[in-house]
Amino acid sequence: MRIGHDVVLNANEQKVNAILMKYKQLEVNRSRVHNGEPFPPSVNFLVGKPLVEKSKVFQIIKSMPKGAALHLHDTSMVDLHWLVKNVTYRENCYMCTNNKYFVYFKFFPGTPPSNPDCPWKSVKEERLKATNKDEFDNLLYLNMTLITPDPAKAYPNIDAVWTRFLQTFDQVGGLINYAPVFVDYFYEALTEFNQDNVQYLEFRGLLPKVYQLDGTTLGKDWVMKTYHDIFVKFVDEHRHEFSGGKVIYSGLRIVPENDVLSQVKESIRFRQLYPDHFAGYDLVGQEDPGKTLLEYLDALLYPSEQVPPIDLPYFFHAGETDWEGTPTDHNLIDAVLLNTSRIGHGYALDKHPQVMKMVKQRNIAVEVNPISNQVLLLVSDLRNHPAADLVAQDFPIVISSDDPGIWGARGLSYDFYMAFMALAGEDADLRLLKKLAINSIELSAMTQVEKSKASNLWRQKWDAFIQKLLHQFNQSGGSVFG
Ligand SMILES: O=c1[nH]cnc2c1ncn2[C@@H]1O[C@H](CO)[C@@H](O)[C@H]1O
Repeated sequence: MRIGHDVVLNANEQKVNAILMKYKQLEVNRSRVHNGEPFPPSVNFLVGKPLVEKSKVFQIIKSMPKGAALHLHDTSMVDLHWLVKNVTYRENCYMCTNNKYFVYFKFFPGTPPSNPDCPWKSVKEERLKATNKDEFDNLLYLNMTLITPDPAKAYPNIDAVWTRFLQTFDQVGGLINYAPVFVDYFYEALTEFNQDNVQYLEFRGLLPKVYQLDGTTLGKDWVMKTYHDIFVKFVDEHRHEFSGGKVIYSGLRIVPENDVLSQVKESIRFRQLYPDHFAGYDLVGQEDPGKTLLEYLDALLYPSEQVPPIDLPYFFHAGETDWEGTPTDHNLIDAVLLNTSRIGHGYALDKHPQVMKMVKQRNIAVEVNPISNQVLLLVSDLRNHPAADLVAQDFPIVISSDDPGIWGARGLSYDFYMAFMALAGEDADLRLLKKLAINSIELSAMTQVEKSKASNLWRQKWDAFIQKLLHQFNQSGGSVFG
């Protein structure tokens, strides 16, 4: 049975459902007729975003309280327009353009050091020289995202898109990893997800080195304390909207095993220091060429082999590949054997029926990121995504947005829309959306007390959402949003 089959809608919810389904059907029909409008989930998001934004279903999903976003990465959570319009306007910001026309940034107190391959120039002066400031800003924006008019041509295969994808992290890194920006960036991330009607979030963080203007750097302890302080401040200021979040420390799956062991030990320490804002450990980076969980086995077993055993939850990325019978999809098996709390992506899961069975039995959440899979795994039509099967079989899945900033998205709504229109059937309705929101809170790393707080908050907002939509519908004489 499909996700949400057990959700019962009250009278008001049924009315809202009827409106929602009317729009869904209209949009599906418009794309179904011969030569009809392009169907957004079958168009790569890098070019299809304007199609999504035209949708009334999308407008409704935007205003819907979506619960928790559980699969995000530290430096790709924020809309890149913010980096351009806010951060690159700050004092001491410099840019350089390499021989392939990619732009990098960094803050310097005075004249920047010489950098022959990519000479530093003041962003302020370059902007003044430009004929049109907005055009200049838009070029900076496009330069840092994966947006391109012809994705298939620009990124002919997965390795090509990953090379470009990792480069964008380096491009934005010089801006984000500057201490004053780092603080504001995280606050902005919480702001954007809150504005998108998300009540809680968990993200993978590399806990990177953060630099100051004098060249000195701040380490992991400063970074964790900063996340903690900003979570506390933001929740304090948005008590009736946002309930909090947690960090999942993540190593890159290319480092030597000894590094993973130190990171595991640091995770144990951070979990003791910040029980409210630290969830556990993961390994990230392109999975196919990366090291396997098995190669890190001794380090990953460290907590459970202590006397008495130490509890360190894992949230492994696993099976983010379109291959089968490779060490990458076998990560799925090891993730489950290592007692992972959730699986990041799990794209190859349907090729492993035994693992699938265990995932369902143990209620291990599968974190599905539809747009990420379109962009980074080259999934051409999301109706053919393997998670359609997980939805049809009521698997514990959650929908997240992975790296929204990098593909020009914002918050969680774009991915929720893709899931609703394509991973779920044409007739899947409000019950599915409601269940996905409930799942996200249930399958988060929150304690029972935190869950009940978050779910109360979500429920209040949900009731208000239903009321508001009905009101708008009645006011407009039977149509939503004019
Ligand atoms: O979809 C993904 N799969 C695996 N790793 C990812 C994905 N998105 C981002 N990162 C990794 O997260 C780091 C930033 O925290 C990036 O360096 C990237 O390697």
